[in-house]
Amino acid sequence: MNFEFSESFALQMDAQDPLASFRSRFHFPKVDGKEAVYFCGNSLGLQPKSVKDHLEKELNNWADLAVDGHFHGEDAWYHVRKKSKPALAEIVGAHEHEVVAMNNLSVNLHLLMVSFYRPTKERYKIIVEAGAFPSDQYMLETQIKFHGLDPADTLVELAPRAGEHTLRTEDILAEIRKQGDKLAMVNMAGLQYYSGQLFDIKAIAAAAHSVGALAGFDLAHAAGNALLKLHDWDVDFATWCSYKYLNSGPGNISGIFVHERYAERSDLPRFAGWWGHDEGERFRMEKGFVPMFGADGWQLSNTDVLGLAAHQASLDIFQESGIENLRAKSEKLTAYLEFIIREISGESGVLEIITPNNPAERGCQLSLLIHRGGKSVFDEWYHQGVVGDWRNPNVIRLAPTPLYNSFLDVFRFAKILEQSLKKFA
Ligand SMILES: Cc1ncc(COP(=O)(O)O)c(C=O)c1O
Ligand SMILES: Nc1ccccc1C(=O)C[C@H](N)C(=O)O
Repeated sequence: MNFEFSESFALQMDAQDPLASFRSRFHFPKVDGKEAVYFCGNSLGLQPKSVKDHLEKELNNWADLAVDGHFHGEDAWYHVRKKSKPALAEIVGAHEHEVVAMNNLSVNLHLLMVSFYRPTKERYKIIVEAGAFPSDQYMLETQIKFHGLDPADTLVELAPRAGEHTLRTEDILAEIRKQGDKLAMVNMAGLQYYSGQLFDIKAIAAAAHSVGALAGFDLAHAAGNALLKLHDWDVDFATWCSYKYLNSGPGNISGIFVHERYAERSDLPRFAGWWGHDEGERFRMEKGFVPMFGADGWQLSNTDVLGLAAHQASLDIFQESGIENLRAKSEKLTAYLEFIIREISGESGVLEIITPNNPAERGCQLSLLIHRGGKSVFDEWYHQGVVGDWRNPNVIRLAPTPLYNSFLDVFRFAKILEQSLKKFA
């Protein structure tokens, strides 16, 4: 694609964008009184204006029906989990019975590890990318200790080759083959939060299976961002959060995927609760846990109805816009941001894009390694209205999000970048 660094070009791209009207469905924050260039959907997605109505409806149900709301009418809270399934299944590429919204991400990682990490004396190693998000590192460390094992001996952390910033698929697959019979599971990000690298989930799952290991993924940065085909790729399990690209609000509900081959595996160990127990039998008040079919059998607690209501507002928008259309726009929008950065920062040496330039190996996020100026570069941009984020030790992440960002946003950022480079170059 031939891009141009001009306002008229950006406006023309927006005019041709079939998804452009979705922008008006979101609330945009202000920074120092200026409308922000919001490139932080990878941390917290913007609020859909429709969230208020969805919440109000449930607040009214609560006010008018109180406890009867659990079983009243079509929207009975007892069955509320079913509503989000069609959209979630589309977003992660799964059957509806393979997904369910529940808990939060780190909690779900632990629960899924209980079922799927079953180390033996011979087969106990876990492959993870080096520098995984801290919560994932703590999860792995404590799961390993829970089994009486030593993290130093159990975790195999894959780092990029010297002088490189991202992992090569061939190196990941080679390590899987090398660990072979010792490997219990690959448990890594689908899309790495720091580098923005999208891993080849299909190839990694296939390689893990070929040595008799399982493959689980943290899709916090992939869900609603990359095109996923979890069922077809034969992934064993996955979990994600909904407050980033899925725009469901701070700290809101997570989701899980469990491949259908485990749908009836009542023999798998799990930490159970009544919401995972057979729905028709739940109120018998009897002993003996019988898991529901599929991912539902991993639920513990009754569903957070208000959280799901906010989640649903955004899931409805995803169904309307279509994840494939979003991805098509996303590739162009991120490529435009990349073009702009290269065009303007050029040889200045202030920053370096470390996210792969191949669209198949990234989502919408670009991670910029800051070589000069450190965090003051980020602060400067912020005061000019750019909301990205700074991640220690020295990366600025920018995520133009196809649902609500425009090519004009990228152009506005370009002008700010141009000015700031005069200071830092
Ligand atoms: C990759 C990754 N893992 C885990 C988390 C933590 O999620 P939660 O606080 O929902 O458990 C986040 C973000 O917050 C994340 O980006
Ligand atoms: N939930 C949060 C609460 C406070 C501050 C950040 C977060 C994030 O989600 C960070 C995100 N996981 C990240 O990739 O940096």
